[in-house]
Amino acid sequence: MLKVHQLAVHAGSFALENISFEVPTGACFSLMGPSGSGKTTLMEALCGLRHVDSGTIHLSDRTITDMRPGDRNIALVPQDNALFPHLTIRQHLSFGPQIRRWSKTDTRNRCNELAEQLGLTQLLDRYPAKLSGGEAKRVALGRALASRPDLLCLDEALTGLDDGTHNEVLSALQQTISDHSVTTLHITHNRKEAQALACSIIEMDQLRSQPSQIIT
Ligand SMILES: Nc1ncnc2c1ncn2[C@@H]1O[C@H](COP(=O)(O)OP(=O)(O)OP(=O)(O)O)[C@@H](O)[C@H]1O
Repeated sequence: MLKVHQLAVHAGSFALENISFEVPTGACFSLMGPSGSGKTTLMEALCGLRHVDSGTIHLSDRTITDMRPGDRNIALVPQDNALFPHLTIRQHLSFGPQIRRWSKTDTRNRCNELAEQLGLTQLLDRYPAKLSGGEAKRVALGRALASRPDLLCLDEALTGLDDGTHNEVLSALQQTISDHSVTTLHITHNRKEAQALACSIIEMDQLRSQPSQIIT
C-alpha cells in the first residue's frame, strides 16, 4: 500500500498542497494532467528527490517521508533511461541487487530471470550504445525492477518512442508489471497508453481539489 496523507511540496513558486491518496499494493495507476500541473513534482517527492514541507508518505507499512532516496525501495524509470554507458546490460540488471548486498548466486539468478522475461538474454554482454530504443527501455525497466522495489515510478518513460517500439515496450511493461505485482505510478500525456497499462487514471486537478482519493 502507498498512502500519501496531506502532502505539501513546492518547486520554486509552484506549490502542491493537501494531497492525499491511497494505492493498494500491486495496483498500477496513471497520473495525467496538463504540463506544469505538478506530476513530476509529486513523483519526485515520493522518491525523496524533493523536500516535503508537510504531510506523510507511507509505503509497505513504513513511513518513508524523511528517508533518503536509496532507503525507500522505490525505483524510477525516467524518459531518457539514464543508463550507465560504461556498464554492460548484465551489470545494469545486477546493479540494484549488488548495492543491496544480495549474494552472488541470488544476483546472478535475478539477472538471468529478468533477462529472460524482458528478452535481453542475447544482449547481456552489450553496452547501452549498441542497443535499439526498445532494448534500452527494457534494460531501464529491468534495472528498476531488479531488487524488487515496493513502488515503480515511470516518468513519461514511453514518450518519444516510435509507434512500433512504443507498442513493443508497452506489452513488455504490461507483462512485467503483472508478473511482478509491483505497485506502479505512471506519468503520461498519452491517454491510450494509460488506458492500456493502468487500472486507474487519476487527473492531477482532481488530486489537487479533492481531499482524499482511494485508487484501486
Ligand atoms: N526546480 C524548480 N524551480 C522552480 N520551479 C520549478 C522547478 N521544478 C518545477 N518547477 C515548476 O513547478 C511546476 C510543476 O512542474 P512539474 O514538472 O511537476 O509539472 P508536470 O505536470 O510534471 O509537467 P510536464 O507534464 O510538462 O512534465 C511548473 O510550473 C514548473 O515550472
